[in-house]
Amino acid sequence: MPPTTVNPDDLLPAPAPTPDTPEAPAVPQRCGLIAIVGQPNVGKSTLMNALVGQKISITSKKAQTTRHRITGVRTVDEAQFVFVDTPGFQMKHATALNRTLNRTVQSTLGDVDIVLFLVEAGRFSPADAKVLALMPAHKPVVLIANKLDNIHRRADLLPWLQQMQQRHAFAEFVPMSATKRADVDRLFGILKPYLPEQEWFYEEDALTDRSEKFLTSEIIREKLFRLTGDELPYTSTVVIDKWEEEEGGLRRRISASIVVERDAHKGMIIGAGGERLKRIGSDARVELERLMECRVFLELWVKVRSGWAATEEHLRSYGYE
Ligand SMILES: Nc1nc2c(ncn2[C@@H]2O[C@H](COP(=O)(O)OP(=O)(O)OP(=O)(O)O)[C@@H](O)[C@H]2O)c(=O)[nH]1
Repeated sequence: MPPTTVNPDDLLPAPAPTPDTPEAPAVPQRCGLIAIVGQPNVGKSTLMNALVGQKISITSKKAQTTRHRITGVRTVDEAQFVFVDTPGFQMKHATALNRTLNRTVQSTLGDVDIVLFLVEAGRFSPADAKVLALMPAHKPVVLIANKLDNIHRRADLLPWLQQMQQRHAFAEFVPMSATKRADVDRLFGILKPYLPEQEWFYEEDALTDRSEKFLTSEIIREKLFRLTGDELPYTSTVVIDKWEEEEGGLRRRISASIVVERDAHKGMIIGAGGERLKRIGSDARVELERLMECRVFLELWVKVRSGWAATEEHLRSYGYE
């Protein structure tokens, strides 16, 4: 056995840490804006809910001012993912609404750090191509091939992925199911390197800073489209006319108008004997009460504003800028 040597330094007590003692380098914070885009029904809302968690808690905006509507914030380890809203876009008719929305989409996408472009795995329709055409050239665009669970043989997806590679210089290809927790968790890891190193915009537990009023109109809109199916054109919108808090915030009295373009659409929403409108109102109320944790009195009106989608002036008055 070799003789044991004693290093005199080992006998000395460890030096007390001083402010100059180098420590393990702290992992820098990352934070960035992410947009989720795709044609209707590809799973954007499902993915969004899975990414930020089911319950949307309404917290007020903290430090950062941004011209985007923030739909949710999620912090995972050192990285904060800030999701922004991109208004839907109507491809069928070339009205002012479409042009305005497309411009809004493009200006939103020009500002974000990552764009998630959702399609259904194995599919690429002309409508998907129109959405893809709006993608900014110099931003990482991540292809999310959603609803992977509908593909029974993974090998079938390979030629499709190769085709998608030709269509755009995607930063990443992520076949996944927004409905699978493990896939969603994996997505955070894939996106993290694309977030710039900078301080977080929000407190760690902030989920969203969308205003309650905006959420209310979105919830009514969601019920409206759910209960009218495909019958109603996308150009219908919801405007909050009255918003009052009563009993020290324990009760909200809300009055909202659903604005449509034609009398026929109005009839469609109201339904026989007013049944459909009643259902839209009661479904929305139940969800609002759960979300805001208070009682809600909701009054809904249907108004016809013929041709409102045709002028950009009107759009501005409805908040599409
Ligand atoms: N099988 C399967 N279905 C999914 C998945 N993700 C979403 N869906 C379903 O697809 C349908 C559309 O999902 P949404 O999240 O509403 O789609 P969207 O893109 O937000 O739709 P719009 O609001 O119309 O733009 C719903 O029935 C979802 O349950 C998935 O990973 N697998």
